[in-house]
Amino acid sequence: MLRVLTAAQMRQAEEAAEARHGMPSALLMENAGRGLAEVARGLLGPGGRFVVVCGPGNNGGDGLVAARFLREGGACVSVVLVGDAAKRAPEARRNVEALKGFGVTPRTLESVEPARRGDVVVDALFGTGLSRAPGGAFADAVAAMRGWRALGAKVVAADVPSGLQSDTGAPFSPCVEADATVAFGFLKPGQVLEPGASLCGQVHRVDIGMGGEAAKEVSGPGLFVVEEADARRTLPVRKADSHKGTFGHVLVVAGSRGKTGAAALVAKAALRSGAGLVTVAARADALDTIQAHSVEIMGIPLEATGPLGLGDLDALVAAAEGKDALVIGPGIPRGDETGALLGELLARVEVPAVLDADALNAVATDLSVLRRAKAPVVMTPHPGEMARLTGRSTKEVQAHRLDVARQLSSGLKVTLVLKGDRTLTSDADGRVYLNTPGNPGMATGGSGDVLSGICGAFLAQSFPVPEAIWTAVYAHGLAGDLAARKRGHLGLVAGDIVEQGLCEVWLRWER
Ligand SMILES: NC(=O)C1=CN([C@@H]2O[C@H](COP(=O)(O)OP(=O)(O)OC[C@H]3O[C@@H](n4cnc5c(N)ncnc54)[C@H](O)[C@@H]3O)[C@@H](O)[C@H]2O)[C@@H](O)CC1
Ligand SMILES: [K+]
Repeated sequence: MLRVLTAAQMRQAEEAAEARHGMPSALLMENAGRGLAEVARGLLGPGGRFVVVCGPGNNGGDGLVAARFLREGGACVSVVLVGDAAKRAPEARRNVEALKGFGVTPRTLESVEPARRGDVVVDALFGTGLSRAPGGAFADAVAAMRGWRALGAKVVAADVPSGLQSDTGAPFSPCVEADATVAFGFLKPGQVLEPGASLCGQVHRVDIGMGGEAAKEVSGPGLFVVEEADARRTLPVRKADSHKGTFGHVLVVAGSRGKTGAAALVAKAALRSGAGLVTVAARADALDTIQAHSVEIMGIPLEATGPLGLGDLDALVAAAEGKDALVIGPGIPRGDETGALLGELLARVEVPAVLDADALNAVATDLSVLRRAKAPVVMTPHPGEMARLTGRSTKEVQAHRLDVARQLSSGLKVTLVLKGDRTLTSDADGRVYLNTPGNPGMATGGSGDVLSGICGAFLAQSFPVPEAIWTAVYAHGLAGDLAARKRGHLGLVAGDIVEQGLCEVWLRWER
């Protein structure tokens, strides 16, 4: 699990590094600059040179240290200093002097020859301390770096591309676009949240001597990037004396006439994710078709007709008896009473539940019904459903994914999965787990149903929340990536994620 720290948390970690390990900031800067120089060296083309653009703060200081190491290695290095010398941070000022000792005299932007193909530009203008859009000479420097990249030079950013807000991933205008970004000590939200992640290019994290313990000293809600090893660890080894009862029984409330495939995908994904038994409860006129998709699916007919409403409550409570997890929503017939029905159901049965698709739309009008839930609730909205849940526009949701996910999950005390590129899983305490696998081929009908089926299977197998859910999200993304290798992004359909992708994931992870 990779820890992601905000600018304020980085400052706390820096203080902890000094207090606990006796690591002064000058030494951290030295390590940062050295790591930066190493990545920059890897990008240099034949006959190329380095142009290091340094701003007034400590980010500029890192650039100056990098320039010194590059010069010491014998490279041709030009250093550009931007901003008023009187406002330069003390450590940066000290490094200007140190650099002169290595025979490099800083220049102005105007006097430096443009970088081009083969050259490497080190962007050390602003890092986590950027507080507003770069203007004046700073905007000119950003524009120059963008221009040099257009001429073929590679750009490596110190900590964050200058102009990018490191806490959110939103860029100011203008903003540097980098081929690579060197993250000092810990990742920053702006390096992992879009559009910042794309502006960073390839992110290299380098240790700068803060110590892994430093992150434990920081306050505020955590953000983590899930790695494959983390997800794999959630799956326990299956004991030889297991039987189908060991792995739980999932009740899927999904599907209706014309939407039988949604229910079948949920059920099949749950079956292919280790659930011992899977039963679908659906209107009688849809159930046969749902079960016809797979012989392993059991069925309970909901005898009434029309949208799901309070009249279905007793039947659903009875259906939930003896079950270990519920998955509710994909393709259900939704009406005015569906939200109230779900509220009553969750208040009556002590079974963890995944709410997806139309179950989310049903509760969106009155989210308070979720507060009565007796067992953990998981919600898996896509950005459009999240917009309905929060009363914001989809565009707003996408611009503030981290904040909206965190606010809703901690407000309702649920685990919330905000789907999309880099799906976020936010737990009831506002800790957020970011997922990296997945591909645009997965933007296909039924892909979300597959995810809710995996979540249901993991809950039924008693994997703890939120691990069960961020692991399900990881497995779903990886299954999509593996299936896309066989089908291509255009050819991929939701059934491939289940039938091809998931099985390959489990084979990779089985111990
Ligand atoms: N926190 C840490 O533990 C470490 C931080 N280091 C570096 O320090 C950076 C943070 O340093 P700073 O806090 O000095 O911040 P920056 O170097 O990012 O920039 C802050 C300076 O720029 C000014 N400024 C901000 N926005 C501006 C704008 N739009 N136009 C003009 N001036 C503007 C500020 O007034 C301040 O003087 C990190 O990104 C990293 O590169 C590293 O040296 C290693 C250790
Ligand atoms: K930078």
